[in-house]
Amino acid sequence: MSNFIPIPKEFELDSPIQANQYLIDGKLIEWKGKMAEVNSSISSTKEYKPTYLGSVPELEEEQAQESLKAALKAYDQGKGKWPTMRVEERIHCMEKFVKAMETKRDIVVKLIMWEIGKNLPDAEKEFDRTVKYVYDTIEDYKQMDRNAAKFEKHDGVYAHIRRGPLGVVLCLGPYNYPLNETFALLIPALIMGNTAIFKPAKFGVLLITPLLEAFQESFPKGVVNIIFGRGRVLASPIMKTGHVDVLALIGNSKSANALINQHPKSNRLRLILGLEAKNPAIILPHADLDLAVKECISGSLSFNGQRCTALKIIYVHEDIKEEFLENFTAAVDAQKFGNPWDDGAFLTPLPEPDKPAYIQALIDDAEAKGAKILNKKGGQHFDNYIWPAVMYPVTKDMRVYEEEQFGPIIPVVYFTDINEPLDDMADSNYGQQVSLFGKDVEVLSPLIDTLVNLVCRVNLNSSCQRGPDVYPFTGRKDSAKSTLSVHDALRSFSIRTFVASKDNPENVKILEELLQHKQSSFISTDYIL
Ligand SMILES: O=C[C@H](O)COP(=O)(O)O
Repeated sequence: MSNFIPIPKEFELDSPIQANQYLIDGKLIEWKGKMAEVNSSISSTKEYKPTYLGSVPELEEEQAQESLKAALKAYDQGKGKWPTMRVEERIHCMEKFVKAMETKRDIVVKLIMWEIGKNLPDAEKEFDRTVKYVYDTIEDYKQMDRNAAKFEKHDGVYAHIRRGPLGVVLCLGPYNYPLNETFALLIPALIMGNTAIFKPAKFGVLLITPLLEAFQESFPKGVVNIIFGRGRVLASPIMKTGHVDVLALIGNSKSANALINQHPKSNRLRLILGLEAKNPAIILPHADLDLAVKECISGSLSFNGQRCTALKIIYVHEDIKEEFLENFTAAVDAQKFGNPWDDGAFLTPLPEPDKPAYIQALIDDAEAKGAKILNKKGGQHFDNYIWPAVMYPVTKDMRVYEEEQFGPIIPVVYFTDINEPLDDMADSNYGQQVSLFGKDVEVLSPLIDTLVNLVCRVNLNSSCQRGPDVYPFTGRKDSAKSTLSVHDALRSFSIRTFVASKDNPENVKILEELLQHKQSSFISTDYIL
């Protein structure tokens, strides 16, 4: 069974991209060693065959150590040019970078589609959202500067608060948002005066290569270093040196923990982590079911469920389960499968070659333990597509109840007492978000009071999502460490330090003069800066 449609001309790639450069210490270096092939799970021919997109360097430990050396030199224990650079000069670098980045929209969007199978509207959204993220970061940073003007004293002591960098950041992003989530780490890290080593994810790696020059031309040497290759070969030796100050990673906790444990002084590490989640939807008897179906479709199946914020389990009240399931399964089967550029394609090929087999294993396990696939097309395979399967009734002994599936399988559980989903959430290792569907405020109000203590965002009659990026993005338990949003990330990647001075006329005069000076970090007496 195949739905092959020839690739439209405008989405064809001219020829495989041989991206043999990497960026260390301000130099774009030609790699003469082994290259890693980048393949797309999308076939260019009727007979299914992954498409060869190009190659990137498969660097070795030596290059990893050089990248660290460059980042350490540029930071120079806080004495370097970048961490001591004046605020407006750093803004200038970031503006230069984002302007250069904008010129690469076409190729980056095309590569997002080819490399990870994200559909055209979402690939464009990822690029545009990232550009906006950079501009908003610059704006927030300027706002910090504007806020830093007046001063007050507490109990006879003046304090000039500063917000400064933490050191060297190792930045590792995920495949599902290879541009946006990586930049949501890298950009705030850089603007706050840190230096960074960035290694792109295994899928969504080629799309970083058109941006290398923009990084090289916009930032002083060594401030940002971009290396390609396997995590075990590159990230591990960097961590083992003990010279990384911040691990910024969006991905899974297994990789995060392995890296943290390799750091000889891991208690000194600042962790900025976005990890797994198993966000539930809870559908109450008085919910608007049409709305619940619509939001559960986008919540569980946008980008085929490969989002940390995806709805990964649905709890539906017994009284409405039949009506909900009938409408929901019909809506799942009505979605359109296709290649990312096909008009209206909502479900697209999965980038990980082994993902369909994993989803099938979850289906087999649930079926063996008594659940059924409710939708007619559920679980159908063709090439690297697998039609989303709605599994019901799912119980605690099934793998799909517990595991973060990160793909197109939707477990549904029914409940009679609201404490059933609440207890499950309390027992879960995760605590990112929940979608709550209902209309009766008398019921919703106490429930929300509990839910906000179990997760970090309650989405009322709406699917779960990270954005808009002005809102805090975080989680409890194993779901996250630290908070990201434009505003929060600037704080997560920095530390408040301050100059204190006892109240006497001479000190006040010096402090006032200091406020007039242009500084490398903000000076403010606003102690919550
Ligand atoms: O994979 C996790 C992402 O942060 C989800 O972001 P999103 O809700 O904007 O799709």
